[in-house]
Amino acid sequence: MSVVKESEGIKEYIKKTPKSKEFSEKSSLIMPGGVTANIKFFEPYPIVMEKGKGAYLFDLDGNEYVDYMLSYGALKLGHGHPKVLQAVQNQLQDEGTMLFGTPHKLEVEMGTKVMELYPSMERIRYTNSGTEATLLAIRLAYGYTGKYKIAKFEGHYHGGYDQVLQSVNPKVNDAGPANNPIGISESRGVDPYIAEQTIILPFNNLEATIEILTKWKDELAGVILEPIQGGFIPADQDFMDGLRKVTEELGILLIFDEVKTGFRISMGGAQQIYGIKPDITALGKVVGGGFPFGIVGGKKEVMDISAPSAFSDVFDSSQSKHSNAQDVLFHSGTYNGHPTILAAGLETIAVLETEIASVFENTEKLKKGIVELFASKSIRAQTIGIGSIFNVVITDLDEVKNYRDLQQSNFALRKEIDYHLLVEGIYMKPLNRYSLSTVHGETEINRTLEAYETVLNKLF
Ligand SMILES: N[C@H](C=O)CCC(=O)O
Repeated sequence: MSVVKESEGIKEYIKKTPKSKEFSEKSSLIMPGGVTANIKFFEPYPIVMEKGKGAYLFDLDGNEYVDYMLSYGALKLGHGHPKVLQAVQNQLQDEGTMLFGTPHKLEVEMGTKVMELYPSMERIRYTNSGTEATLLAIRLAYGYTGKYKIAKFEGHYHGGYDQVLQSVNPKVNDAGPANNPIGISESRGVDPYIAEQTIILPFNNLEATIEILTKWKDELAGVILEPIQGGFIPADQDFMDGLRKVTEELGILLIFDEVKTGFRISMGGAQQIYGIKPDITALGKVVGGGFPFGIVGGKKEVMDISAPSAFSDVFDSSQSKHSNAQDVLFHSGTYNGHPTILAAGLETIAVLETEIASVFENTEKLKKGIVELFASKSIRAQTIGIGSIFNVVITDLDEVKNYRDLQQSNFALRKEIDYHLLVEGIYMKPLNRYSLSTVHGETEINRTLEAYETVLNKLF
């Protein structure tokens, strides 16, 4: 397999995006690195977008791109879907406010819908992001079990806080044996004490996972995982069944982080596909209809420990004689259950209920086309994923099952292809996963495959 030595792709990218370059120089004087979320950065500077419409993004230089990032998968109806725009407008006009600061009807409407699609969620709470959702899920596990360690899998991402910002993308040489990985913090400023409370597990390795969970069972409150790693590497069914069984046996809560997979790989997420009921689920991205949103749901007895009606809480100055703040699990937020966001989310779900199948069909066409184009150049590549997310993995392995397998793939070639694709008008942050929307149709798929063909012909 040939590896491209010098990046022609980056050179062409720079030629095509002079205004983004100029903008990034200025924005670096305002925001560290020129970005307000590290994930938005890539070398030598990210493309600065100015408009979005349907499946397309338009940058400062007037270049048009078919967008496969879709804001890290959040926009499952594409950019500016008219029905979502209308729902947002209607909510603001009809209800006359952006925020009630009280319970309101859309909270229950959304909850009813989500609980119907995710039967494991017997009670739910709203948050303002997927990160906040996993944070609450972990606190619930601590509060319910009275244990204060959490286990996560190597290579899985659950948000940017200390407990889970561990071994997301570690250097394999530093990360210990594959069947007993050690925790590596992924940021400066992570409190080493908190990092030590996180136990790292090997994905899709049931035997080793059971051994580690058994060792820590008395201290572990929960196991959190992306049932589909990074949104694209699926757990084996046996692994998932075994994990559910052992967590039940050991009194450890099973937490599904379905922020990426919820409403993307099926309406009912990975849990629907695997037929597994986790104890707690975190949702985000798609269900916010493009706005910041998260949902945590789970077993009634677990969720109900946050009910202020049962106990007292930090905001209750009367502090009942019979209980104190520690008896209730604190969860609050001024913007939780934001009506405009709920309106956008509900409309998104309604559209997906009729259109999700076509997104899956189109995703399959694109995946197949990409693999065929690689094969025509005798390059071994796979398009790994379920539903409307996948990743292009250039590898000699027959199967990619976890983080360590993924690290053996040819990232250098994939990256070079991605820069050339950007030049050809396909928007994909280099090395990231593909997400499709209801508005990615035949035109966009054909255009993408033509771009791939052009790039592969150029490189090989
Ligand atoms: N919220 C994350 C970054 O800030 C998104 C991670 C991902 O979707 O890959």
